[in-house]
Amino acid sequence: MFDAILFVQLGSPEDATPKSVEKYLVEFLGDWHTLGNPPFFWNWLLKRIIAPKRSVKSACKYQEMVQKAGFGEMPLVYYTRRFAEGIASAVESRIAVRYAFEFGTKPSISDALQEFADFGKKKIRVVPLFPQRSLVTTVAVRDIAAACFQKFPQLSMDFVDGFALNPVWLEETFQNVLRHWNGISPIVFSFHGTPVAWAKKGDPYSRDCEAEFDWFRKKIREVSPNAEVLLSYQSRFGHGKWLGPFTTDVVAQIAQKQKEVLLVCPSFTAENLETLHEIDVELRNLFLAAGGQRFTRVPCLNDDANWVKRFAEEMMRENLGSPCEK
Ligand SMILES: C=CC1=C(C)c2cc3[nH]c(cc4nc(cc5[nH]c(cc1n2)c(C)c5CCC(=O)O)C(CCC(=O)O)=C4C)c(C)c3C=C
Ligand SMILES: [Fe+2]
Repeated sequence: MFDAILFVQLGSPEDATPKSVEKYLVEFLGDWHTLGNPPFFWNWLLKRIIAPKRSVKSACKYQEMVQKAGFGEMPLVYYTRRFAEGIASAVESRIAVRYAFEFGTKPSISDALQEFADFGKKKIRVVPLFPQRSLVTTVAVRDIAAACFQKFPQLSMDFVDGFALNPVWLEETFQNVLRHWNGISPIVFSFHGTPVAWAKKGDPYSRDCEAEFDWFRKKIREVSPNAEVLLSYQSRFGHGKWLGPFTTDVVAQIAQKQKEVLLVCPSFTAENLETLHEIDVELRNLFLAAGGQRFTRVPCLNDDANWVKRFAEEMMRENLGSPCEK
């Protein structure tokens, strides 16, 4: 039986300055899981050109987001901490609960493992806070964590490989959609994109997204048989071919014939730059400029009390089965 749980989230820059954003981008985009198979001169390009240039633009977005969110810290960090604290108070007291980030912000995975080792813990359940499996989500966490575990031979890892089709995740997300729906149609389920080449090589990400989407569409049609329910992919990076249709194209087309749209972003358990800026600011502006009138986004589950309570119960199950397979 495991005696500790470690939740792992992607991470944010330490603060919203261009210097911190640049450091974060170099770490994140320099990790081979993020781009899969980058050109051999990628590291040079990243450090000299891409990160310095992108960090200036991204830092402005981070600043805007932090100011609007009003927590005085990165939303992803704020909500990940509150989520883990909620889980800690819901599970048996013998289970130590910590959170960690892959890139940028502390605590790192090694920081958390050091604490577990100091407490005399032995078996650590590692839970990436990414519902859908992929190279950049669950595989990255497993590989980075495995490297950290090597420094602590007394600790072993019990890995939770995604939870896209876990009933608690699906039902709580659906309840959250119902709370914000108000009969709005179309509903767009906008998943984070990945390169098409990954899917061709067997990466399960698009399969997980599609299976999850099918579940949501069925549930929505049970409530409203004529509701238009669409799948799209957001946050494309660079010039290669990425999963589509793109959220920007889908939403621009909707604006030409309909007045309203409801967005759901099921790749994210917590608010972050991709939801609070790319969707809430940039996509909303695109929709309104293209003729749309009412743009609504369902918030991430974040530290929602029911979600935390039910996910805590779920995480305590010794054998979780295959949370991404039907
Ligand atoms: C380079 C390619 C990228 C892939 C592939 C990718 C996949 C991916 N990302 C998330 C979740 C998040 N990504 C976030 C930020 C972010 N992502 C990329 C690039 C790729 N993501 C970049 C360059 C950035 C940095 C911000 C920017 O400059 O645009 C975040 C936000 C972090 C925050 O601080 O708020 C999250 C969360 C998923 C789930 C995913 C694949 C499925
Ligand atoms: Fe991303």
